[in-house]
Amino acid sequence: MKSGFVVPTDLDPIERHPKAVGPGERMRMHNHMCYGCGEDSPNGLHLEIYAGEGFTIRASMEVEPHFEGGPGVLHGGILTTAFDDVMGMAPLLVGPSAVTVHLEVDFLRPIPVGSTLELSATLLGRQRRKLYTEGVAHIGDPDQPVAVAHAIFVSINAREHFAEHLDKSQISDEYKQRLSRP
Ligand SMILES: CCCCC/C=C\C/C=C\C/C=C\C/C=C\CCCC(=O)SCCNC(=O)CCNC(=O)[C@H](O)C(C)(C)COP(=O)(O)OP(=O)(O)OC[C@H]1O[C@@H](n2cnc3c(N)ncnc32)[C@H](O)[C@@H]1OP(=O)(O)O
Repeated sequence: MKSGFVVPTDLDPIERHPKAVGPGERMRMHNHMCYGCGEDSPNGLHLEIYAGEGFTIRASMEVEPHFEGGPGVLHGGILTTAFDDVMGMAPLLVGPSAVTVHLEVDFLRPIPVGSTLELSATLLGRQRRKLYTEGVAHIGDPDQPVAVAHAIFVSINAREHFAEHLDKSQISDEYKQRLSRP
């Protein structure tokens, strides 16, 4: 079984892609219907995600009442979704799209409804197609994280990877048009 998060010691060198979004700029939406960051997703988290310095990403999320899991606190699955999306942007700083193959979260403190969650992600390294990332969340004091996540993404050729599923997209016509362009 493939699982666990261990950053290999024999990493490939990484450098910021010349076409990557600059530090402080908003990351381009990979899909405007994405549940995490799509601005047109009807029920999504609508995360606004920004590139940071080096190999970092950041985003803020208001913990809305309908994100409740335990009484008065954020649902762990919602937090995991937010981590997935924010951390999933880190590979785009160095190259093509990548999809999650492994994601683990340490929940350190309850996160009250009404708080503002600050999320950050760092690309730790790459080995072949695998990109190793770390995510951290806090609610005001960066020295007191409320959750930490680790994930592995694998780079893909997006056109090929999603080809057989595009018909099921809420915006399949838009994708078909995009794909018909050379
Ligand atoms: C048409 C236009 C489309 C436009 C859309 C544009 C972009 C969208 C794309 C990405 C989005 C970008 C940013 C988004 C930000 C956040 C979004 C959230 C991201 C997600 O929410 S995404 C959904 C969940 N995600 C999946 O739906 C993946 C399902 N999966 C697969 O589709 C296959 O799994 C695949 C293709 C990934 C790999 O398959 P494969 O056959 O190509 O390659 P292979 O299996 O050889 O793996 C290669 C190396 O990864 C290692 N490896 C594999 N699995 C591992 C594991 N679990 N743990 C540790 N290592 C693992 C192997 O051990 C090997 O390592 P090594 O190099 O050492 O041999």
